Amino acid sequence: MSRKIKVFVVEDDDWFGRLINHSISLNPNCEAHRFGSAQELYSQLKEETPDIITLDYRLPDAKGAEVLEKVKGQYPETEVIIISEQQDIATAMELLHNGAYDYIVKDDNLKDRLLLNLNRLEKQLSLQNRIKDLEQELSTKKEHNFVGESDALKPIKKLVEKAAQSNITVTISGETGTGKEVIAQYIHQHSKVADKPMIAVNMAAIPENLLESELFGYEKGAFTGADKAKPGKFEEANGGTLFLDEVAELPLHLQSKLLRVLQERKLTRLGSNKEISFDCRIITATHKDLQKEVQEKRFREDLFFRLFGIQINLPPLRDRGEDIILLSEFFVLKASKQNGLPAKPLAREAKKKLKSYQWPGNIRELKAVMELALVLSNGEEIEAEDISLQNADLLQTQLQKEKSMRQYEIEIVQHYMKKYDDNTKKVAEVLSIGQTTVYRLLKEAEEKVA
Ligand SMILES: Nc1ncnc2c1ncn2[C@@H]1O[C@H](COP(=O)(O)OP(=O)(O)OP(=O)(O)O)[C@@H](O)[C@H]1O
Repeated sequence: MSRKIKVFVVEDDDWFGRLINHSISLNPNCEAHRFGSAQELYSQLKEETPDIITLDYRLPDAKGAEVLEKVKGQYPETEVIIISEQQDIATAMELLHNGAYDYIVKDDNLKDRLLLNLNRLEKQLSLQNRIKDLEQELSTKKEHNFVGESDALKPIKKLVEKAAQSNITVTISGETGTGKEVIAQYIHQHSKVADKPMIAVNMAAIPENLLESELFGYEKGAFTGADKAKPGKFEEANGGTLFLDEVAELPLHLQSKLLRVLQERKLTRLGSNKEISFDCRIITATHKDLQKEVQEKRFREDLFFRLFGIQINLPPLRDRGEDIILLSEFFVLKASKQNGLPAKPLAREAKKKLKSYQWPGNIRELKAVMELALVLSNGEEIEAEDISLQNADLLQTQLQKEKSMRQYEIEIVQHYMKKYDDNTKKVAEVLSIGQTTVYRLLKEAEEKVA
């Protein structure tokens, strides 16, 4: 937590006031301000809201219970610790019931008990603040979902800004799942043509015999089944950005056609002689080493130079230091919103575990792991054991495809059914959903299998 925790000490007895102030000063992240009466407290509360108030139960001008009620009514986020001269279980219970954080008696344990409370509250406040910061971050990043502050990313960010400001061709390389498409989207969204479309085509995902017609379009009757004309991806991206993903997979005969089209800025649809001009920025990506592909004659050298432009080489996640944590928190927060689960911070051991793993599937793998971790975690924080890096089967399916929200819901319910021995009532309670929803999701899961 970057700013200090503000504690208002309301105590009319000078000796106890100094003792409490001193106890608070033992926690370097806290700062104490003394007030001798309820009135003094109220007038300061108009100026600023503290994180914590330690409140003497018997003040000269008010009873602790009244002050507590007033403070909690107006500043519900401020925690109030009652400090009383004597142990009175019934009063303590009532005060705790009315929102007091703790009830401490002025005895030999006062200092230790107070410090314990402060340490606990410090942790709680820092978690709350972290979640608020992340929420803020998420809302500002909604537009492009680009997360990363590491040193390894600094030169990349400069190149990305340059790319966004110009219209030059960009080639993005990096291991699978390092965020090549995310970078392409970022460049497009920050370019002058952001209001025009960005069309993505994955060369590895389209069967070779369909690739040419997908890219360049066709006229009616160009081949069997072409019962109406269709523009290709180049035309669809006109005015905007065309993202050619896995460009190294483009077969050699299409590489020469692509080169011609890029040189002339004109294309002809299959089954037509008419030239169509187009104007779009080209961004390509590959997880392969294009230079090596050229040396081994699998990629045309002239096309390689044509596409050269700005080269962005994304580092693997394992070389991105603190980004692993930033991204983890980002994915947890995102998944919590999507699944209606509470957002949770990462425990220290969980961070250690995340940072010591090699992440062969990079950010895509991290995203899947963190979504699962959120679902599996039961405590206030995501613990190391919630992060399953060994669960290859489950992870593998997560990596293969981005799942639908429905699928996640089903898996969450299935997980808890196993955990609570098929007790639907308990599962419904834990997930704060109706029992009928549990039954419906289980039925859907059965239908999927059948
Ligand atoms: N910087 C980032 N901030 C937030 N999310 C990211 C970031 N980079 C990648 N991701 C997420 O990680 C996943 C993989 O990213 P993306 O598809 O861009 O990777 P890729 O390098 O294009 O993968 P492939 O080589 O398999 O095509 C996506 O879910 C994406 O949203």
